[in-house]
Formats: sequence, C-alpha cells, structure tokens
Amino acid sequence: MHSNPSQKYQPFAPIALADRTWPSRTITKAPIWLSTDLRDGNQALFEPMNGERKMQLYKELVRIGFKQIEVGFPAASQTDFDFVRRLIDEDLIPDDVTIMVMTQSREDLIDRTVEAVKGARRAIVHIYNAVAPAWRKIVFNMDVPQVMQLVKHHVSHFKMRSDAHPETEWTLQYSPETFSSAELEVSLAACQTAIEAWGVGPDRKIIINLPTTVENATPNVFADQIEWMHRHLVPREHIVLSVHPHNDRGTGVAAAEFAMMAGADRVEGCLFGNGERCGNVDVVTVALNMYTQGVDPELDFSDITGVARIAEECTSLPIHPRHPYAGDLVFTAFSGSHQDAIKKGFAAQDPNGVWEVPYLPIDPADLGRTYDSVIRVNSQSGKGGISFLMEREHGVVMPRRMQVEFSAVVQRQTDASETEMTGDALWKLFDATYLATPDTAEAIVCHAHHVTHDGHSIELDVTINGVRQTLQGEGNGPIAATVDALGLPLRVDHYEERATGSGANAQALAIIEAAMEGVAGSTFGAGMSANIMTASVQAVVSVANRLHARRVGQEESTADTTAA
Ligand SMILES: CC(=O)SCCNC(=O)CCNC(=O)[C@H](O)C(C)(C)COP(=O)(O)OP(=O)(O)OC[C@H]1O[C@@H](n2cnc3c(N)ncnc32)[C@H](O)[C@@H]1OP(=O)(O)O
Ligand SMILES: CC(C)C(=O)C(=O)O
Repeated sequence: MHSNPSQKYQPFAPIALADRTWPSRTITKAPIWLSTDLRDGNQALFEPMNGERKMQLYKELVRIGFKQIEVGFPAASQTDFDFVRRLIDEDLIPDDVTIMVMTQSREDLIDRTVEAVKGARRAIVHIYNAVAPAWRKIVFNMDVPQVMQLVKHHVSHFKMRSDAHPETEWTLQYSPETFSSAELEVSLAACQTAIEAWGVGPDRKIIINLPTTVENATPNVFADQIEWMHRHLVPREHIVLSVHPHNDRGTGVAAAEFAMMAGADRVEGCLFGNGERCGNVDVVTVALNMYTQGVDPELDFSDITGVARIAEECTSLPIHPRHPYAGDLVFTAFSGSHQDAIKKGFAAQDPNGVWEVPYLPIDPADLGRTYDSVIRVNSQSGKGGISFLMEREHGVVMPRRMQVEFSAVVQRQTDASETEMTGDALWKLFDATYLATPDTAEAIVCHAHHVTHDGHSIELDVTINGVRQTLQGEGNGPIAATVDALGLPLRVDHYEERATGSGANAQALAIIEAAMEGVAGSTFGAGMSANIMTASVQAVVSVANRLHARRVGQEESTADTTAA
C-alpha cells in the first residue's frame, strides 16, 4: 500500500530529440481525414449501432466530405459484416470514398475480413497489435522478436489473401497499437516489419498509423515521437503517416495538431470526440480550429447543428453545451462586458472583411448557427446585451443613459429570480417599467388628448388622484403643451421618437428623459402608439409618473431615516 497514492505512477520519459523542428511549423493544409465513428466510436457505446443507425451516420460522414471511413470490424460481429457487404453490394460507396475495416493480427479474423470487403473497388484493411511493454508482458506474453514475428506472419497472410482478389485495390494500414507508450525503436521495428512484409513500393503504399491508444504524456511528447518516426520510417515517400489520438488527458486535439506539425499526413478521429474512454480526437474541433486559421479543412460543417443532432441520435450520447463550436452555449454571452463587445463587434464587422468580432473565434453563420442565441441575459449581463436584445427582437433603440437605467431594472429582476431572461420577458419588463400605467391611486392616467391645428395647445382627458378631469396646456409643441397641461415642474432634457416594426404594424416609440424639481436626478419615460402624437403625450405622462414614484420613494426613505 502506497502512503502517497500518486507514487504509484511513473512519468513518461521525454523523447531525446533536441533538434526537433515541429514547434516552429504551422498547419497549412488539411490532412487526409479518416472517420472512425463507425469503428472506434461504435465499439465504445453502451449499445453499438445497429445497421440502420450505422447507415445514417455513414451517409452523414460521406456528406461531410470524409474520403476515408472506417466502417467497422467485420470479423467481430455479424452486424458489421452485413453492413460492410451492404455498402459494397448495394454500391453505396462513392467513387472518391474508400472504406476501411479493422482486424486483429489473427489468421481467421483476417480471412473473414477479406470475405467482408472482397469485391469493393478499393479497401483499406487495418491490422493492429499492441507493442508497448505492459501489453507485451501482460496481454500477449511475448518478447520483442515474437511481436515482430506476429506482425510479419499476419501481414504476409493478408498479402496472400488479398492478392487472390486483384479486382480490389488493397491498401494495408498497420497500427502499432499503444505506440505512445512504447519504446520508439520497438514501434519502428514493428512498422518496418509490416512495410517489408507488405512489399511497399511506388505502386504499393501503406498507411502507418500511430495511436495514443491511451494518452499518457503532454502533447509535445507525442509530437516528438511523430517527428522521430517521420525521420526514421523508410521508404517515407511511399508511406502515409497517420495519427490516431485519444483524449485521456484532455489533450487529444493538441496532440493531433502538434502531430501534423511534426509530419503526420493523416488524422483519424470521431465527430465530437466520441470513442473509447475519454474519446478519440474530435475531428470537428481539429477541422474548425484549422478553419479559424484561414485553412480550408475540406470537411463541411456549415450545418453543425444538423451534424450534432445526427451524431447524438446515432450514438445516443449528448454533446456537452460547452463543446467547442457545436455546444448549445458556445455562441452565447451572458456577461456584460462580453455582450457589449460582441454588440459593438457585430455593428463594426465589414461583411467582406476579416472576421474580428470580439469573443467569437468564428462567425456563427459559417456553421449555420444564427445570431439568435449569441446574447442572453442573466444577472451577469450589462446594458450592452440587454439593449442588443431589445433592439434586435423588439426594435427598441434606447439612448445610452436609458440603457444604463433599464439594465439596473433587469439586474434587480434577474438577481431576484436567479434565472435567465428571455427576449419576451425583457419586453414585459420594459412594458411594465415604462409603458404601463403604475398601479397606484396617484398615478396619472391619460384617457385621450386633443391637439389644436397649430400644435401649440392641447386638451387632456386624465384621471389624477382618482378624479377624472380635463386639462389644457400651451407650448411650442405637443410635449411642452402636455407638460404645461399637467402643471408639474418637469424639465424635459431629451426626447426622441422612432418607428418600431414596419408597414401596418408600425408603432411609434417616444422616449423622454426628464427631471422634476425636488426629485434627485433625471429618469426616462416612454410611450408607444400607432399615432406619433399619442406616443409623445404618453411618454410625458410615463416620465411624470416615474418621477412622481421616485419622489414618493425619496420621501419614504427620508421618513425612515428620521424615524431611525
Ligand atoms: C485500441 C483498440 O481500439 S483495438 C480494437 C478493439 N476493438 C474490439 O476489440 C472490438 C471488436 N472485437 C471483438 O469483438 C473481439 O475482440 C473479437 C471478436 C475480435 C475477438 O474475440 P475473442 O476471440 O473472443 O478474443 P478477445 O477479444 O477476448 O481477445 C483476446 C485474445 O486476442 C489477443 N489479441 C488481442 N489483440 C490482438 C491483436 N491485435 N492481434 C492478435 N491477437 C490479439 C489477446 O492476446 C487474447 O489472446 P488469448 O486468448 O490467447 O489470451
Ligand atoms: C489504432 C487502433 C489500434 C486503435 O484504435 C488505438 O490504438 O486506439
């Protein structure tokens, strides 16, 4: 028993590669992608996909643009065998797509695998065996020469079987499983054994696929391992160097990216990082990371939500709301300063220019996502996001000082409710704050108004303190005349009116900022009507009611302080 359990583990030795070159490289083109959703992804599910689900996902992978798809492990199950046969017999493999199938290095399994794919135009057969010390010792009970013999024997066996079917263009993929946990010399020897047994040459290529079967070190270590192999494998020009990262340490994407910088030509992974344990590398993230660096990934994620829903349906696994690019929340900002910057960014973005909306690494529209969910409002939100939503969803453009005032009202509400506010809820709050008549006896209710032809005199039909009355006022316009009619010491500091909506549904929204003698500060009022005059009169009444409420509040708090 360890007194300190962390002592049970050993660090993975760094690779001696002082002259490494990968750190100063960049990724400039898409790799050859292989989707292993139907194999490594499938073998990691509670319930492996049935033929129908496999077909649905296969078609989606083809649509996305994968040119190599690992479609199963046909020697392992009848479902996989039948699925592979169906693809071939029903001619469901497009000319530019090559299917791959996996098998252990066992003669009977290789024979059954060849049965499954014979007749295909092209096929990649993926043979693997683990090479790391723990697997040699614990799983296979083999020394290194025996492992080499295993490779040689089974690659030769596959060569013999596939040579009997020249109608198919066969490619061998050899994977030294557990590569990242093995001595580099042993992995290299296993690969060279496979290369030799397959007879690699200009017309006989091989894919050497190097996995982090279990991710066990920082991704720079994997990059060193790949660069080392890239330098040592021969004949390198006839070898496609592939990587197959897993994500046990959460660095599968970084490992794939560094590996490409270190010489990998090909990347194997799954959509949204499905796969054994913590998943295979997420090809969506790797591809879209590339996209945001101006490199075409050659995979189509222009409807990422559609892809996500199909992946979820086929795997029965949910995608985390914060999953890069695809999660429900990744184009959503709750916090005030982010909302403010995004709002300004959208306004400033040149539709033909370089993307530079702050806090959004990619244009949501490029992934088929709308801006609808970009900004959401909760207690962390500020005026930027609130005014963005009010403008976009309700056509309400508030002056800056009103944005500040209304965001404080929203904040009180979200603090109390501890929930998010939808666009509709925001509108209800705006309506209750500025447009509705306060539910107090003293509130001024304006039932009707009549303006003279010259616009300088007004007659108001109002109820004040429960008494219905007619008031008259004069001024150089309807606002001044309304203030005069109400007989209140109001000073109008700012007025604006604009249309919300268009056509028959257009409404005028009038906004007034005013102060009142004896009341601290100014406040806003608003009026909304199909008639612009009515909107202005209501805005004056609104601000008068709000200032009055503020005075009452002031008086109450003074009375409280005096009593205390
Ligand atoms: C890292 C990866 O993802 S590798 C892919 C793993 N995927 C799968 O295993 C899914 C499909 N596999 C299966 O359904 C089954 O494993 C089958 C049908 C292929 C084989 O089943 P079984 O014959 O019952 O054997 P089982 O899977 O238990 O394999 C264990 C045996 O295979 C050997 N073995 C394991 N991997 C390999 C390999 N790559 N090459 C040769 N032998 C292997 C083990 O050493 C063990 O041998 P032993 O019985 O002499 O001790
Ligand atoms: C590449 C194969 C053998 C694999 O699935 C793995 O090592 O994770």
